[in-house]
Amino acid sequence: MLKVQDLHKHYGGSHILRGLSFDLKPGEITVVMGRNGVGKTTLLKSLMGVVPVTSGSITLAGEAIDKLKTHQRVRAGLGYVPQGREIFGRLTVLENLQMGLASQPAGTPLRDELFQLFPVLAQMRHRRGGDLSGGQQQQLAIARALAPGPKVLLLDEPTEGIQPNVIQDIGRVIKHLAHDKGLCVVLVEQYYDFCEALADQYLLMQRGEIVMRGRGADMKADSVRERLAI
Ligand SMILES: Nc1ncnc2c1ncn2[C@@H]1O[C@H](COP(=O)(O)OP(=O)(O)OP(=O)(O)O)[C@@H](O)[C@H]1O
Repeated sequence: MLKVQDLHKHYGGSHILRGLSFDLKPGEITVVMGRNGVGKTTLLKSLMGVVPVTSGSITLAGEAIDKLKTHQRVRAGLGYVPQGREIFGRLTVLENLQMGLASQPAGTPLRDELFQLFPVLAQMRHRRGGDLSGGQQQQLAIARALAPGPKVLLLDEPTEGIQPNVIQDIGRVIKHLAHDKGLCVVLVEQYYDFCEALADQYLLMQRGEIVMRGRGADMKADSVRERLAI
């Protein structure tokens, strides 16, 4: 579904992504782990076209997308939940969700499914984004990314700064989206237990490279937690 080959990214003279390659399947959750600064956020921004890459190819369902602009990648089927959520604090919940449809033809309606996934957003639909709790804002950011009906969902640290009960709700939704709805989910995370609970597949990064990969069920046997601490 999402295939990346030999992806390189520099920021000025710093070589941040060093030849990443992977091929992700629909219906699977792939967690991308690694310590601060290894390039996880840069990887997601590169996939979305938020930053230009140096070289490498990115294909989505067989179509090259690396020359497309970000909004065109959204139209092609990528959904992105950025680190820190980046919701619009002065807009209402409903207006934030409608922003998620900006790449779609005018008049495209919001699907009820978004409110079924996150009932709290239905209750709060007329509240300003800035008045929501961190967990509610995270749910809003995920729902906004889902609004155009993506095939691939990229999530950057969705548990950051969120209380445990909301983390569980978000975990359930992510599993449902992948395992019942067939989305290809890429989850960048620092919270190991959340990764282990959700991963069908894992990628472990160090200094811009994937140094280990395997099935989620093998994360314990592969000592991934210990490797993250090194
Ligand atoms: N716009 C930028 N200009 C220059 N260097 C950058 C820029 N953005 C990130 N970097 C550097 O690239 C490296 C990778 O950063 P990145 O944010 O991708 O890491 P990360 O693994 O997501 O870390 P974190 O878990 O802290 O978010 C870091 O050394 C960072 O300082």
